[in-house]
Amino acid sequence: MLRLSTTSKLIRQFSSTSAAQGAKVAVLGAAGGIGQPLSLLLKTNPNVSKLNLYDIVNCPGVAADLSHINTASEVTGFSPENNGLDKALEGMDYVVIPAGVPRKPGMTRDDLFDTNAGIVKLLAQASARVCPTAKLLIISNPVNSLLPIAAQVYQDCGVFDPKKLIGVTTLDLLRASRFAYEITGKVEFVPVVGGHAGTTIVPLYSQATGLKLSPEEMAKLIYRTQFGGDEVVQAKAGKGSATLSMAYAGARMTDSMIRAANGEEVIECAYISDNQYSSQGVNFFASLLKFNKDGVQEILSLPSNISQIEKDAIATALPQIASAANKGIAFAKK
Ligand SMILES: NC(=O)C1=CN([C@@H]2O[C@H](COP(=O)(O)OP(=O)(O)OC[C@H]3O[C@@H](n4cnc5c(N)ncnc54)[C@H](O)[C@@H]3O)[C@@H](O)[C@H]2O)C=CC1
Ligand SMILES: O=C([O-])CC(=O)C(=O)O
Repeated sequence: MLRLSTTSKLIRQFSSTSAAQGAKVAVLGAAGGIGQPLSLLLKTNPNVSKLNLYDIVNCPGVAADLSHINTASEVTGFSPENNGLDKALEGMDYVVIPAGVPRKPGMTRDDLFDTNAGIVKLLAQASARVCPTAKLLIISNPVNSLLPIAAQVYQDCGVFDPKKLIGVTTLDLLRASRFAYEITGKVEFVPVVGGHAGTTIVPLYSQATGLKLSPEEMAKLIYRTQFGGDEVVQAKAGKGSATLSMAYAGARMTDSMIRAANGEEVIECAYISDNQYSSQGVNFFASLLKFNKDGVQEILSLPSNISQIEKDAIATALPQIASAANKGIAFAKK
């Protein structure tokens, strides 16, 4: 039998999640390896009031399962039948997209383009039509190309607001912060800029205090961060890529944007439409960003003390980002 103190604690916990004024979040691809744990984490977020889950398979089951968790948010599952996608998007404040196929060993993220570009284009078209002012968070790969696809779709629909569309690169930041912690024992925020694929990922370890490494050790650490995704793909040996750490990263980024909308000062890194390098033909870039109720409030300048190795890594990343983004835009215009 539950003791009274435990019972009242549980009641307090439930009633403190007064989700009535909270954020309404749709997850598209919610039955997948990322979608399920991401939806679970969002279900436990007291700032979320409504969770609409959409997938082409198995979604009603995932939603029914999560709906028994006694937090205040309402969970509903949607399938493609009966216009389910539009219904899932109606009235949403945030649309998080982990829909699409993951990598197998030997593949690059760009190898996913042919399948995932069409999926994300379709989902972005629906979001632009049904909830054009919602913030859109793209997790599906290749992020470097798929966020530009969404941006082009929104432009074509006349509803593009660069403050509201982001490619989720939070997992790079988590990896960089964790790898630094493994060396220094200090929990720190290590920013990661550039893009989200191999050498477009530029961790700024110069910003971690107490990390004293030789140039060779630093090069190894940067390489590990850039290819951290491959580490997981190889360990999963054909059964997909990062799902649990990505769910955590996606839930953190969504929560950060919700908290910023609720008035907190929040800084995160994300891949957005950004013209700071447009003279070099680059119109998308992941930077340190300040968020507010409208989404991205400000793109923060690179820290003045970044190292030469980091400057060189950014220079290497820029043409690769331009090429990936242009590929996405060309696809979206077709
Ligand atoms: N941004 C990042 O840092 C990361 C991105 N990813 C990417 O996330 C994506 C998803 O990965 P997983 O969840 O592991 O894959 P998964 O295959 O386990 O799940 C994908 C889900 O998307 C659904 N789906 C497919 N087409 C759909 C459509 N038209 N509408 C709605 N749902 C649809 C599938 O039914 C499936 O449930 C991959 O592209 C992967 O590369 C993965 C890890 C990190
Ligand atoms: O590596 C992959 O394909 C999945 C991913 O984006 C990551 O884990 O960073």
